[in-house]
Amino acid sequence: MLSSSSSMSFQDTVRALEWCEQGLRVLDQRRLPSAVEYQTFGSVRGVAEAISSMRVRGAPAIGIAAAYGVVLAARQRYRENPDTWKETIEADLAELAGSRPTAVNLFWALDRMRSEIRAIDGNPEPRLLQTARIIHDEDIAANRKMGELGASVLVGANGVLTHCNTGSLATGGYGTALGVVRSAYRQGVTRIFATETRPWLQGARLTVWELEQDGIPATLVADSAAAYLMKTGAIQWIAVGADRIAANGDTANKIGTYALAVAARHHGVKFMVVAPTSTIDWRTETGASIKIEEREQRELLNDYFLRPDSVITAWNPVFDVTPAELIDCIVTERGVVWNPDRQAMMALADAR
Ligand SMILES: CSC[C@@H](O)[C@@H](O)C(=O)COP(=O)(O)O
Repeated sequence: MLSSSSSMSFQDTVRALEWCEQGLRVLDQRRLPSAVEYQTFGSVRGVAEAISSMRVRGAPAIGIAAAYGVVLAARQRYRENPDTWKETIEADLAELAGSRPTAVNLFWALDRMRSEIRAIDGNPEPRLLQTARIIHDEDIAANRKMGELGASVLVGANGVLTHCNTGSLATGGYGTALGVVRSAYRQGVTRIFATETRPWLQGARLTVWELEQDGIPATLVADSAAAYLMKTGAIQWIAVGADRIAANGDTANKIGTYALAVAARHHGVKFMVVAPTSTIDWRTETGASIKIEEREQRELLNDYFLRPDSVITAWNPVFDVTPAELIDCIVTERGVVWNPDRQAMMALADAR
């Protein structure tokens, strides 16, 4: 366990990413909850690998890690040749961009770092590090704001279900949907349910671990128990995060989100998406054009079926798209969009 865990409070949730002189310290999420182990990555290749192997995961955290990865790339490229670093670093940006396809925060962060690169004269490290730190800090501030806004929407509810892990581990700190759950708990939403989130078990390993660190009681359910949970009347809201929100409000998030939204509509349970505006992809008109990542069959298949002569395969899409019409509201740091569609979403673009 984290040595600081007993003193952690709402104000001081676990940090999945920390910058240090040697590079980026990453809490290895593959090992949680049985081991709390940080690794330091001193190269852009290491950071890209940390993202693709899911040591670091969650859309905002992926974007933040990539921004720090750009700092490491610039350190190396500038050292190699101060005259050509702006050209050679493009290969590193491409490597980071190739680490995971669905979370748009990755591409958003790389674009932001690239525009900074264009304006730099001399040693790039101080200025790029400052920008990466700003991206990190802005994400935490956005989470706090969304926590407040989302919790005010949940006033009067007593039960909420969340999916995947959208907490401090998945962000700069505090969390998106889990940030709302954290804030809502303080104002009386005391029945908190988390799905296991198969096959990677972000809920069963990470979300309930984070809640335990905060001393927030929660109940874990199998993904397949969610519709029945809704039927019992135990929850009034579902709160989830997002990996990419299209301009019309269609939302890509962890596989299973779509099924939850369909079941929620059937049972009269309200459905909330919580995400910073860095997760909105204004260039993507609808969810139909969002690239959905598929991961290894081995995440699903029992070892027995991994034999070369087996006729059994597995299909493992790790995200799905929930159509905007199944979403009651999208909570961002710029405000809450009710009944999202293209026009309603534009209010966020205008609020820039
Ligand atoms: C604040 S995190 C929002 C999403 O990134 C989260 O719900 C999710 O789907 C994470 O997927 P993962 O595959 O674990 O990176």
